[in-house]
Amino acid sequence: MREITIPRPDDWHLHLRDGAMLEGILPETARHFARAIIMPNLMPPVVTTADAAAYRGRIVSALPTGMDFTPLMTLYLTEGTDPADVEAGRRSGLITAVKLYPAGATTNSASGVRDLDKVMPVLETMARIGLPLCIHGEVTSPSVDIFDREAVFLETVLDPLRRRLPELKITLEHVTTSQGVDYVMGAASNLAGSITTHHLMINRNAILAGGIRPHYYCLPVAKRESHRLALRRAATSGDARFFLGTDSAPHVDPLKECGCGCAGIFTATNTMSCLAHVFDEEGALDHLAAFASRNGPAWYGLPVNTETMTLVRRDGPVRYPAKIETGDGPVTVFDPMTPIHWEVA
Ligand SMILES: NC(=O)N[C@@H](CC(=O)O)C(=O)O
Ligand SMILES: [Zn+2]
Ligand SMILES: [Zn+2]
Repeated sequence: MREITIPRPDDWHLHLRDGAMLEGILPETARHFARAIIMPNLMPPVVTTADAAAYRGRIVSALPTGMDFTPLMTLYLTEGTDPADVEAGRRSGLITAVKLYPAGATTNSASGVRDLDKVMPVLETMARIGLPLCIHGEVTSPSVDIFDREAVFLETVLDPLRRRLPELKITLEHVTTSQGVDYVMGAASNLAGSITTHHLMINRNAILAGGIRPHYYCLPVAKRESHRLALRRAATSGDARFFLGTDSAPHVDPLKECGCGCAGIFTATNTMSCLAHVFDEEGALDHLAAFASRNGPAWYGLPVNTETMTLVRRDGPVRYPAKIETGDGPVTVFDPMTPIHWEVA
């Protein structure tokens, strides 16, 4: 196939940051995506409905005229989160989900949750009103190997939580392991998984073989090849429980290219081209719409976008900027390490 048209896609896990970075990178997402779930891990985090309303205002102001994009706001769950504020935020239509970061698991997660008991009243409220919980699913214990942190989280945190509160709708974010795929597939209800673009394209060799490459470092860290293949099968299967969350997470180059570099891969610019490439390779272009445009809205109870996007397979490789220049500095765009022929028309 040389051309495919899908409903305009959405991104169900996106980092837009703030200030000059927000201004610099927002067009990269808004150009292609109608909506995105905006992650709340700013410094300081987006904790209250008032914080989310203010942040939404800054995103909308940063949107260039003529671009059509709807930010879907989330709250950063802390041990001090007020259930009444969460409920009010949901009822007002402002809040689409609440985000759980185990304290210390990833970028700007220090205000996250240490003791799930402390947030049970919030989670019970969310279950009652049908508000989804998005989870960064990794344990943080230094004794657990970084490549095992997702699998251990499933057993020691997620499964007990789901048994305790089966009515709570949970999105397991950026699934990176075959265990994560199997766990989502094995759940009868109230569980879905988002998958990033980069975890469908790279395994851990990209980070470590033949030299250390910080622009492939993110959390959860890419795993071995068998896991990438499991993620590909899940994403391209059409299974309604899996959908796109790019986790596009910009950091300026000096913060990536240093002795202790930040986690995060910036894929907003070329995500749709890369996905068409992956689905084409898997002979599953007919399931691209399910993954990028239909399954996410169905899970979050929103309509599928009525506009469309057409992707075309060019004869020669498509070119992208290697970096996006922002007021904060340059951000390196994900390099898929293979020629990509698919382009958004
Ligand atoms: N994915 C990442 O590696 N980084 C994200 C945080 C996150 O989603 O865990 C970031 O905010 O930079
Ligand atoms: Zn995360
Ligand atoms: Zn993220």
